Order: sequence, then C-alpha cells, then structure tokens
Amino acid sequence: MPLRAEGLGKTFRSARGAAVRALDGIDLSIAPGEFVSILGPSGCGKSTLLAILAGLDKATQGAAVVGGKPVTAPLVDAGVMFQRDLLLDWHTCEDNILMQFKMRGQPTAPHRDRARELLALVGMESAAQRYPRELSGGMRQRVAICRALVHEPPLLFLDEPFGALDALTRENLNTELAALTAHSGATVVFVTHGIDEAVFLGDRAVVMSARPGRIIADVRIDLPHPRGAHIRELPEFTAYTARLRKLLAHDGRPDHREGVRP
Ligand SMILES: Nc1ncnc2c1ncn2[C@@H]1O[C@H](COP(=O)(O)OP(=O)(O)OP(=O)(O)O)[C@@H](O)[C@H]1O
Repeated sequence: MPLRAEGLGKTFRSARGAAVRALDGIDLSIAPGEFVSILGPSGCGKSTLLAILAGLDKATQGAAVVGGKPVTAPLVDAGVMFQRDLLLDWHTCEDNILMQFKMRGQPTAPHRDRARELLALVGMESAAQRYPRELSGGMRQRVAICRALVHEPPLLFLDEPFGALDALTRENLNTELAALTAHSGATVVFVTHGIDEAVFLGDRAVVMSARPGRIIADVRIDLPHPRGAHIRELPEFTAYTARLRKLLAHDGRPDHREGVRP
C-alpha cells in the first residue's frame, strides 16, 4: 500500500504552554512493498512522524495519505511494533499473537496454524504455549514480530523494535525481519538509531535533521535481495553506512570544523 507525507508538520504544546516544533515540512513518498528506514538524532521527531503516518497522532500542518486517502484515525490494517514489546504476560505467546484477531472481534481458531508457522519461522515453535515472562528480551521481540505480521498487514510501522537488544540478537532478528517482510510484500516504515540495520533492511534510508525534524537526505540502498548476513561483508554496505554516519554527524551541514585543530 502506498504511503505519503505531504508538507507534514507537528507542533506540540508543552505542559507550560510553550510550543515545541517537532516536525517541519516533511514530504515523503513510499511505494507499495518498499522498506524505508528513518534515521535521525534523538528527539528529532522520528517517533512522531511514525505515529502520524499510522494515524496514532495528528499533524498540525500537512497530511499523511495512505492508499490515496488522508489518515484521520488509527490504521486498523497496519502492524505496529515498538521498542517495548507490549506482550501480555498473562497470555501464552500464541494467544498474544492471536490477540490481533481478538482485538478486531474476529475468531482466532482459523489463524492458529499461521501463528505457529510464524513462530517456527523465527525459531520459536517450542514457545507457543509458554508465557512471555519466561522468555528473554530477544525471544519476546520474536513473538512481537509474529504478532505484528500475523494478520498480513499491508503496512508495517516499526519504532526501534530492536533498540533494547544485544548486538548479535539484533543482527539475527534483522535477518529474520528481512525474510519475513520480503515474503509478506508489506510497505514498511522502520525508525531506528542503528545505521547498520537501517542499511541492512532498507530499500531507502531517510535521514532527518535535529528538531524540528526535516528530511535532509533520502538515500536509495541499492544492495541485492534477499538480504542475508553476507550483505554486511560487501564493500557497498560499508560505503552506505559511512555515508549515512557522515550525514548524521554533520546534521546535513557542511563540516565547519574542517581544518580546525584541537
Ligand atoms: N506529547 C508531547 N508533548 C510535548 N512534546 C512532545 C510530545 N511528544 C514528543 N514531544 C517532543 O517532540 C520532539 C520529538 O519527539 P520524538 O519522540 O518524535 O523524537 P524521536 O526522534 O523519536 O526521539 P528518540 O530518537 O529519542 O526516540 C521531542 O523534542 C519531544 O520532547
């Protein structure tokens, strides 16, 4: 499903009434099936942008448009995943996944096989009847991925889903997510602080400036699919990460410190 931000801006009112301009003039167009990573300094408005695109928050300027229609309410078809997995500790992993259907007032039985299939795809088949509290952080995020995908959403919004995990688990989950999203054909918006995972997963990496967040670069990641672990060994991979690191470090400005000795 195609997704657009048109001149999107957001100003918050702080508790004391001061204006906090989080986003300014965001224009972004995402094609169906595209995976777009969003990078930017802390507090630049990445989560706010994601929330507006998903219909969880409202823009104060411009609009989010999904499938040709302005977004005015939470997108019920979308899959979402956050840094905190938000699994319900009193339900089994399988029932957490099936919550997608319960929440929509739909029967869960027809989807039980699919839930198990997804768990197997992320190496968690033995966890179906276990409770989230018995699992490690990485295992919980695997269950959360299954929950975000089980209803086959045409859109997926991921806000730093692996931010709290160790580097190796994160790399493994990146590989699994690449395979799952390539297979599902979903349009994905992925907010991250991780330059490596932005490149590894993305068809594009969008870089935002410090607040108010504006788009300062939109880099097409021309790496082959399917994205397996070998991708990280390619010289092009390193070239992309170096380029993005530079853009983030300089916030899109020329390096004024060039030639300045410490
Ligand atoms: N409800 C709110 N009320 C007031 N200000 C807010 C609110 N939500 C976010 N902000 C402010 O808007 C700015 C953007 O926040 P946002 O969480 O979108 O940034 P971010 O890029 O996702 O940050 P991080 O990378 O640290 O998660 C921040 O300055 C934040 O303090």
